[in-house]
Amino acid sequence: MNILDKIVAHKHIEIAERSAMTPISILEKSPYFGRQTYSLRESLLHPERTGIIAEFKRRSPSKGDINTRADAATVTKGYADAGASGLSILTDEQFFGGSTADLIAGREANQIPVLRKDFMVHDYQVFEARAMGADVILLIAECLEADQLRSLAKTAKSLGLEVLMEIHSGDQLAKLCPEVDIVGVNNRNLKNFEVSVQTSIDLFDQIPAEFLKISESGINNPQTIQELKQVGFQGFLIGEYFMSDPEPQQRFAEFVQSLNSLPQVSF
Ligand SMILES: O=P(O)(O)OC[C@@H](O)[C@@H](O)c1c[nH]c2ccccc12
Repeated sequence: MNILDKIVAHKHIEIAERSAMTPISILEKSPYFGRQTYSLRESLLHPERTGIIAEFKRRSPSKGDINTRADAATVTKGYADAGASGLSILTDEQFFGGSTADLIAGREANQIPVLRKDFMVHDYQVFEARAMGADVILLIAECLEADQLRSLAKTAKSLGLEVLMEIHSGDQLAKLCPEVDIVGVNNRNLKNFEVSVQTSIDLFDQIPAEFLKISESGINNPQTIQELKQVGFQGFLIGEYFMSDPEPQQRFAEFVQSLNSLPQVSF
């Protein structure tokens, strides 16, 4: 079994436990459930923000411990203050050291869109995302059949959430559906952890024009953002480069400063 299969197998066990403990009828009573969500699409297009979705990630299967001590509220607020367009917060506990508590802390501290970063395979998790205060969910094409992906996307839309669909190869674009708001190209192969930004560059032209496009993973310098902007990407998801600093928000602020000092790219 590759790591992605292991994660998904564990998700099914987790969902059974969690839904037995907290049924959807209870999730719907969360104070966040009825809140007005923020649009990541709009925030990414906002001219005064950076287009960066800054991630809060404590650990990963590919890198092991990255930053286990960081405080989710402090870091995400620092990201938002320095110009992040959105926040990505890992909620998977087993493989990424994340938690519902981290997402709620990020929600409480900020007024920008929050992506629940997890492996979604069941409607229950979409309700959970809404109840935690998330604005966007991630659907990884590699983990889902086309009809399953569409059904999860429909649930998300019915709850006022946006949908980021993640692909790693051109054939996965066959799973696109109108309920998707943003397409993310993951530069990391989730089965063997190989990372290449070239993956984004190669796939850009195959993604239909109506979807906002972002590039995810392995980005560690502002020049790469410039390069990806030139290709046409409008968002950039970055985790490890920031989180590997004891003060991720500090490293993010410095990154934004050097990004702003580069010549502006016009479309
Ligand atoms: O830490 P990086 O290389 O900057 O990557 C961030 C993000 O793209 C990555 O964490 C990610 C992309 N898709 C995922 C799916 C599940 C878990 C994590 C991810």
